Amino acid sequence: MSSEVKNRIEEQQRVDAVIDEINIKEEKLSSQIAGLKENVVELRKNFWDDITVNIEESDDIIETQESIKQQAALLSEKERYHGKIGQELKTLNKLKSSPYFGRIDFIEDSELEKDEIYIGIASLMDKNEEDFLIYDWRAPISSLYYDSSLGKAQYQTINGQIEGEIALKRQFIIRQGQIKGMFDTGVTIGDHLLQQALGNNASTTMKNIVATIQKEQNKIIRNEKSSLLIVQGVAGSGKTSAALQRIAYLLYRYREELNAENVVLLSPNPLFSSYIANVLPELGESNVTQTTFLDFLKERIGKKFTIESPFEQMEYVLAEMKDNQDVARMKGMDYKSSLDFKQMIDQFISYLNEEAIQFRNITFRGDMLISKEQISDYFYSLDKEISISNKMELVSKWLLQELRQIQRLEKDKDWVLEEAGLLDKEDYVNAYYESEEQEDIIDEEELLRREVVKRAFSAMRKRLKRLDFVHISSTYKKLFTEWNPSVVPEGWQEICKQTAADLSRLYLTWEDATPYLYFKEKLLGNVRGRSVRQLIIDEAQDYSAFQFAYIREIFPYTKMTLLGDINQAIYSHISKENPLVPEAGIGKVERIMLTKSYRSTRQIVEFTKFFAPGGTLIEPFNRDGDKPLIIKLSKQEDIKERLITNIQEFKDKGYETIALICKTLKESEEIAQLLHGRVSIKQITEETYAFEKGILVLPVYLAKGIEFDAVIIPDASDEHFGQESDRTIFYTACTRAMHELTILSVKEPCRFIKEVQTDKYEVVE
Ligand SMILES: Nc1ncnc2c1ncn2[C@@H]1O[C@H](COP(=O)(O)OP(=O)(O)OP(=O)(O)O)[C@@H](O)[C@H]1O
Repeated sequence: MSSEVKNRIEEQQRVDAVIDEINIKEEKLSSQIAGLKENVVELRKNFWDDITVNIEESDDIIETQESIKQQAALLSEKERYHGKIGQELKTLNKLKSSPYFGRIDFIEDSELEKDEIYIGIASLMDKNEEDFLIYDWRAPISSLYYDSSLGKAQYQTINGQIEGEIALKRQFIIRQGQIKGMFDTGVTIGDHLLQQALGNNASTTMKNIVATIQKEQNKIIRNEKSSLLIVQGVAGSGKTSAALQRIAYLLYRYREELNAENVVLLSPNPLFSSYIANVLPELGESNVTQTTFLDFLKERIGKKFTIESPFEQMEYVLAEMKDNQDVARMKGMDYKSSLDFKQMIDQFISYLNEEAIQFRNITFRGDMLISKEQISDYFYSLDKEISISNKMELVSKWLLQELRQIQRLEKDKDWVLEEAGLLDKEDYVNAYYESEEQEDIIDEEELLRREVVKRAFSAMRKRLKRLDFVHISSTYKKLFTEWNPSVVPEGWQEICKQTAADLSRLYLTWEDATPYLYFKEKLLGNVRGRSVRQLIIDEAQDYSAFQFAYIREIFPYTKMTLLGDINQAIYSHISKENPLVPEAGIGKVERIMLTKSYRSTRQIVEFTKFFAPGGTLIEPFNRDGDKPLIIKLSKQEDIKERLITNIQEFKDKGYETIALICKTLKESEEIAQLLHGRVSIKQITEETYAFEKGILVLPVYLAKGIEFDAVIIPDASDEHFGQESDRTIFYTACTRAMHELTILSVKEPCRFIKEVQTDKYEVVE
């Protein structure tokens, strides 16, 4: 018997033994959980039986409350335990099918015997709870698997560095408890498994990469020191994958202090959120809060304003560039994305400390109670050294006090008695009991009057507490209508005119939304995201310097990871001062670059790198496919039939997700219309929250972060992608393809294709 066969038999025997252990554990836990379940049901059913309810004396009330609390605590403890066992059972179930994916034999320098370390998605102890049958991929020793080759190696623990030697490194593919593949490897993680993982068809949800994490990705995943980690990685280099593995790692590493609720992931759109939603549960972790920056802003700004989405802004920009009309808005976009504008707002706020804040009159039943002038006088009589937001709190306290006095006077008015007549019977009874309890004798009418006034003023009290007496939008508008800043950008007057008009109709453009919120929170104070301990921002290249500075201000104590690719900055007007660019002047940061692209075949990467700015740095992973195909058509009318043929060819090759990526939503609607009745096509819009396999048509900005088996660009003619600013859009579209890329062009193909060496693609005329 060859040693290879012998090894395989032995390894399968070990797999079988581990699965036996898992079965025993599973049985034990299942009987525990069944007992617990009964226990919880029983506890819930008899919740009140074990509590003696006595509310005669105040001491009794306290005792009753105490006993309810204890009972509730017992119940929630049991429920928590039940949940924990449920989670363990789920993990065991996953391990049963594929207990591990890697093995290293490590001989520590100070020891003679080798340790056989088997690595899987979670750890498993033997029945005596003494030895690890499986090590969690996040355990310190597991880093050897990702970082080191055979020979001398070391890993970090909290107690320092452990040195030794790796004598064996083995990879497994185990499915349904059977070893399907087994490879010994000298290098870090051999190409073999990765080739397999990358050669598959695209799926509608992202997969975890735990078995094949690459060394440079592992640096991102296990980075613990940096409070700001910035990852610039080329398209398909595994940024999103690494980000999700990193979250799983942090949740494990800091499991005592970090919960899923303390981690927030900002992603580009809801479709993307659903695309990646599976990864963490697959790794046995709960999903973290995922939101888009648009939703984040909407929640803080409130419903009063309509906020333009970044995609609407994008559509607008693309349309404008074509028609070249609205220069002012384009200039405004540039300026409002910059730190200069943030500085201008700060100066405006200093000016507001002296004068000009707009307040609202406080009226009640048509009468003026406190005028805006009175509020303004009070505000400006306060010490200038106190911050504006703190002064607002003082004004609120003062107003609430005034209101109390007004309330007292109001209660004797005639309308109060009339309204009292409308109170419910229950209110009367309550008033009666209350009057009995009062030491000073108050008659029932007095009590009813008090009740009516209290109710009538309650909404106003709430508004005053929320600082609603400040007219934020009209104060902000003054920045654009009355105030004279010392330094202004080119075209300022026109920018002012447009912004003031938008504010009047309660509309915030995407470029205005963050500055407005920044301003609002400077005046009213902001709710800092203290509970957020880790913030991960994917597609970070699409955030402007202003937006990022705002995020830094509201999360002052949060550790951040930014991942992006400056070559995919499709909102080109914000690429200056972009946080991903090293010169952007952010404080202490750690930067990691990923240059290897895993998504696309070598042929696609070699094609796209020609028009990626700084593309020489991009390295393809060694996976072969066909060269990209450029189809030159002589007239627009030919697009339809050509698309139908191409789609069919891709379907015949077995591809399941075929995406027609367009420049704009408008174009994608036209293509969907064109193919209607001939091809079953799904159109993806901003409102699409999950996608299915099939033939899809979508604008490039919605394809961000996602990948497809085959991509067709329906119109890459020079007329369509004719501006330098289209470069990143075109690059992003092409790099969504995993296996095949076909580009159609009517007449001349765009300038970017012309930059590519001609042997890197095939042409069909
Ligand atoms: N170590 C790895 N093992 C297996 N697959 C990997 C690995 N790294 C990346 N991939 C695969 O490569 C593809 C691209 O990864 P991912 O989407 O994370 O890249 P990205 O850098 O975020 O891309 P983009 O910026 O273009 O959206 C995915 O299919 C992912 O599963």
